[in-house]
Amino acid sequence: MAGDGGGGGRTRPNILVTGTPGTGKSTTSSLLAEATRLRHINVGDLVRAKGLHDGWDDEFDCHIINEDLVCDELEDMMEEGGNIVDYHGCDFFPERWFDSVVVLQTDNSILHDRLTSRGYMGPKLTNNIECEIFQVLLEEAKASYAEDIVVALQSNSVEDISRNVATLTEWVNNWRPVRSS
Ligand SMILES: Nc1ncnc2c1ncn2[C@@H]1O[C@H](COP(=O)(O)OP(=O)(O)O)[C@@H](O)[C@H]1O
Repeated sequence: MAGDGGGGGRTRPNILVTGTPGTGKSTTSSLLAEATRLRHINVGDLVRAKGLHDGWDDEFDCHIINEDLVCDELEDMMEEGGNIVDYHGCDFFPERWFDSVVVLQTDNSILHDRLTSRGYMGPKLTNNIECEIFQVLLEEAKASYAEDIVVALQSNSVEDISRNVATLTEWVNNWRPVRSS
C-alpha cells in the first residue's frame, strides 16, 4: 500500500476509514484499533456524545452534523497522531490529518440486507444503496486526498474483514514519520 511516511510531525499515523453506512467501518476500525493500539474515533458516536450537530434531519433520520465543531474537537488528537477516524464522509476533514484513507466497499445486495436488518427503510435505505452504487465515498476520497494514500477495500465477508485488518495492521507497523533534516 502506498502512502508511507509523511505525518506532519506525528509519531504514529492517522487513518481515515470511510464508506457507505453498513460497509463495516466500525467493525474494521475497532479490530484494527485492538491490533495496533491506535485510538478508534467513531465520529457518529462523538457527534451524539458531545452534541456536535445542528439538530435532526427527519427525512434521513440522522443528526445534521456540524463539521466545524467536529474538526475543532478532533484537532488536538489528530495533531498528536495515532487515530483511526471512522465516518461515512471525508470531504470536510483537513487533508493534512491523514496518512491513509481507506474506503470500504460492499456488493449492493449484501449491503441492502445489512441495512434492512439495521432497520433502514424508505429514502434512508435508497439513498445509502445509491451512494454505494455510484461509489460516492470513493470519488469523494479521491477528490479530497492525494490519490496515492486512498485505498479501496472490499468488505463483503468476515474473511474480507480479517484480511483488511491484517493488511492495515502491517501498514501501521511499517509506517515511519518523515524526518525533516
Ligand atoms: N465484511 C463484513 N462481513 C460480514 N458482516 C459485516 C461485514 N462488515 C460489516 N458487517 C456487519 O454489518 C453490520 C454493519 O457493520 P458496521 O461495522 O457497523 O458498519 P458501518 O460502521 O460501516 O456502518 C454489522 O452487523 C457487521 O457485523
